[in-house]
Amino acid sequence: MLPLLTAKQIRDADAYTIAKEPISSVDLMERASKAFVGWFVNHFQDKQQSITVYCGTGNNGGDGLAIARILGEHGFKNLTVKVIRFSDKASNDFKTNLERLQATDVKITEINKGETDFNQQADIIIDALLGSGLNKPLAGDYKNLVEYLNKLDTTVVAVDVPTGFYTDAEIPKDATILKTDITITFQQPKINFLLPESGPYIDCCEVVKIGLSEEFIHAVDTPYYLVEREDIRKILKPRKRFSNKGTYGHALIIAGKDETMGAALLASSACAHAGAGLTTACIPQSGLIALNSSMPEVMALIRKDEELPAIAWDKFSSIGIGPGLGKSTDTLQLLNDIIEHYKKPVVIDADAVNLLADNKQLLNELPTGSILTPHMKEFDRLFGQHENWWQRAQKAKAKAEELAIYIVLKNDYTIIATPAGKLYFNSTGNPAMATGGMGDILTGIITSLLAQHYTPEQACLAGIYIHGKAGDELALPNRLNVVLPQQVANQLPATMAKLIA
Ligand SMILES: NC(=O)C1=CN([C@@H]2O[C@H](COP(=O)(O)OP(=O)(O)OC[C@H]3O[C@@H](n4cnc5c(N)ncnc54)[C@H](O)[C@@H]3O)[C@@H](O)[C@H]2O)[C@H](O)CC1
Ligand SMILES: [K+]
Repeated sequence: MLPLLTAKQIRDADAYTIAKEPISSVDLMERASKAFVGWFVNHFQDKQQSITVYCGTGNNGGDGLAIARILGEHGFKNLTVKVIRFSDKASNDFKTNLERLQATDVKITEINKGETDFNQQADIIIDALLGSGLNKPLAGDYKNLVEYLNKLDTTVVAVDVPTGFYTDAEIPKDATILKTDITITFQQPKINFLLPESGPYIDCCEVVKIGLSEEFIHAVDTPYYLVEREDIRKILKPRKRFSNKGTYGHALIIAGKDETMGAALLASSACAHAGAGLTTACIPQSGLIALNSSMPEVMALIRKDEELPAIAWDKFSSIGIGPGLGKSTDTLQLLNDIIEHYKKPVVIDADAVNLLADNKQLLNELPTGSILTPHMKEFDRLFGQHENWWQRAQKAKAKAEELAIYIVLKNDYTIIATPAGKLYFNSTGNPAMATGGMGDILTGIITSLLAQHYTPEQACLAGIYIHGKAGDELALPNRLNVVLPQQVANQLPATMAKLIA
């Protein structure tokens, strides 16, 4: 797990690295700037392109000055640095780097307080105006300049953080923030980069390591973590010799109605493909032929009209309920029955989440460790309207702790909120997976992993990672625009095998 740090914690990591390595702060700035340039020159190979580097007078600006000097050393000759003198203060490392740059032939100009004639001409803008030191919304001169730059059609590459962007707090609705094509950020992604609010300001984000102390980073007290491949590799267990279907549990998927049987088929298929020893689908009579013909591996338990089937609860090592289920009174009865009879964690998705939203008292009665998998709208129906994802993440954290459940808030970087107050961000998945039915696959996978005796936390972490990874393996190498849910289900055994290997 990569602990994700706030701007203040990154400053502390900086100070710790400087003291412990030891390295001077200007040398750390040099290392960061070289890391930036290392990525930049690989991506922008035409050295004739004109580049303007906008430098504030803090350490982000100091980076900008060092970057300009190093780009010059790499043979970029068409370089201009604009020093933005909107503040009277300047950091020591900024001053040192200004002296170093003045000793080169890179052209340096200044923009002073109150100036409005910015006259931007270059092919590429490097934004080193403000970085993680932002402590209030942009106003006055800064706001004017950023609004001006936002109107241009020029490629913008930000150093560390786009100017005006909040790394780890609620972003004010009307904030002025620089829109960047690429943000090359130092050491690790900033927390808000993983939330949809970053979408309009960061088209693409690249992380370059600058050698901050790993020891410090891993000892930091933070609720935010990025899930990495290695974490999942450690969770997944290979299938053993002499094992049989009983070893891998029996999952029950309660899903589908006449018009939405597909959801039940997809969830059941994913459950079987993710390795449950046995999968039973609790479906309406109308879906039986479809189930038998498309998924002969899956057994059926029929829900007849309003009549509920007698379920031998003990037989099942896990239950997933919700995909395509509808919200009729008999499905509410089913949910009530589960809560009454089944004491192990349950996976609750889609319409079953909506049933909980309509019957909130049931939230307090869910088996400990149960897993809710809402998308944004379902989440807001459950826990109230939220203005932004920062608020949603904080609410998920509070509710997961209060209710002793896992909340899987689905998104680009799906967030897993745990009863222990952690917020894990998943790092796999891609926009080709944004199609109906993809959530049903996820429910099937998590239910399957629970059936195989993974803990709810392991089932969430691994299930979400595998789901996204399978989609990545299908979409990314082939540059596919769309990946369909059934393809993801079919890919699961290969994805899991690669992770276990
Ligand atoms: N540890 C690292 O990751 C390293 C980071 N480096 C770079 O340093 C910046 C952060 O530098 P800092 O001097 O702390 O802040 P900024 O340059 O972002 O801002 C300067 C200064 O501006 C003032 N300010 C804040 N908000 C506003 C505002 N809205 N309007 C006007 N003025 C504002 C405030 O006083 C700030 O202190 C980081 O992003 C990296 O680029 C190192 O170079 C390498 C190690
Ligand atoms: K910046």
